[in-house]
Amino acid sequence: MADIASAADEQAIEAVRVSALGKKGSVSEMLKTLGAMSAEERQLKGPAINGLKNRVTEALSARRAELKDVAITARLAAEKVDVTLPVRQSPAERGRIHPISQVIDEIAAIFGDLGFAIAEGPDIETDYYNFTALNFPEGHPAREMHDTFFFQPDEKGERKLLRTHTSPVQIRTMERQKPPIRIVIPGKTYRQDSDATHSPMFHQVEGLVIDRSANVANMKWVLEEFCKAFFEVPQVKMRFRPSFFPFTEPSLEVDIQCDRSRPGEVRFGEGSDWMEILGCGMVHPNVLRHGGLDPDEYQGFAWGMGIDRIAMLKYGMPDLRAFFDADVRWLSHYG
Ligand SMILES: CNC(=O)COc1cccc(Nc2cc(Cl)ccn2)c1
Repeated sequence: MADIASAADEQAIEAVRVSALGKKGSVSEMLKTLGAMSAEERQLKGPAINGLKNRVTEALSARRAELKDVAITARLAAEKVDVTLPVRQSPAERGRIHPISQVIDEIAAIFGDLGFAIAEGPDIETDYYNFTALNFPEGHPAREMHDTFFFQPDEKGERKLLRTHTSPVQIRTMERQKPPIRIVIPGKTYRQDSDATHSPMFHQVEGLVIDRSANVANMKWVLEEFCKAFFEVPQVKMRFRPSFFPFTEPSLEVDIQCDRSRPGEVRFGEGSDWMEILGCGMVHPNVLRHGGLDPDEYQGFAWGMGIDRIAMLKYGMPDLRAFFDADVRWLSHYG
């Protein structure tokens, strides 16, 4: 815009210069009359006419300079860059901790505050640690191919598998550590299952308490403290329903009170609906024995929960598969 204005101004100034100082300009015509004058007359009128010529020339260059300043000022305003604006995030800065990792860290921190240690173990397990030691009878459906990822038998004919839960780590810990034991085991688990709410690889957190007198009341308290902290509510109504797992007796499933009246939204600690969030129970004596412990001397409780589902609830996500699309735009919303 400034350029167009200055071109028009330039033409206007040039027109004034030509009309005054051009070949046929008004001032030029006056200067021509000097030649025909007498010396006295020229001496009298010469300075006045030359002065006029200089004033017109100065006025024109002053106006040119003024218009140039205006054009520059306008251009500076138009092209102004506010260097105090925050820098636009580069893609590298949009990286975030994955929501599932965030949830695992939160859960580990809550149990860490309750005096639990974090235990880890191999994802590739043996039949023994994944099933037998956990009191799964031979022929149990969970041992079938449709549920479990098996590897080809190794040179000793042993068939390794991808662990279907993180319980094997608890067996391994019992073998190595003298009670009291208080551990939580977050980790990847694998099942032959995949749809909107099931992924063949998913995440679980299990917990184990082994002592001389750990009982169901202790279990209820630990799980209640966890739920209040994780769902960030001062009180949480929990329902303990009888259930069955081969590795616990009695086995229970825990629901927490929630409000699902608003579509696509779940609120915890209120409402008249129930949401199952975990399973738990007293460790079966056979499992204690497989851990190398005497059931007459030690007892304990354990629990397990799926993280992906809880993270979906907490972050209000409709589809589990979004977790594994590695879409940074989506992931950067969380965290
Ligand atoms: C997603 N998980 C669920 O729904 C339920 O998981 C559970 C339930 C009860 C106990 C356990 N773990 C466990 C481990 C040992 Cl070594 C002994 C006894 N129990 C896991």
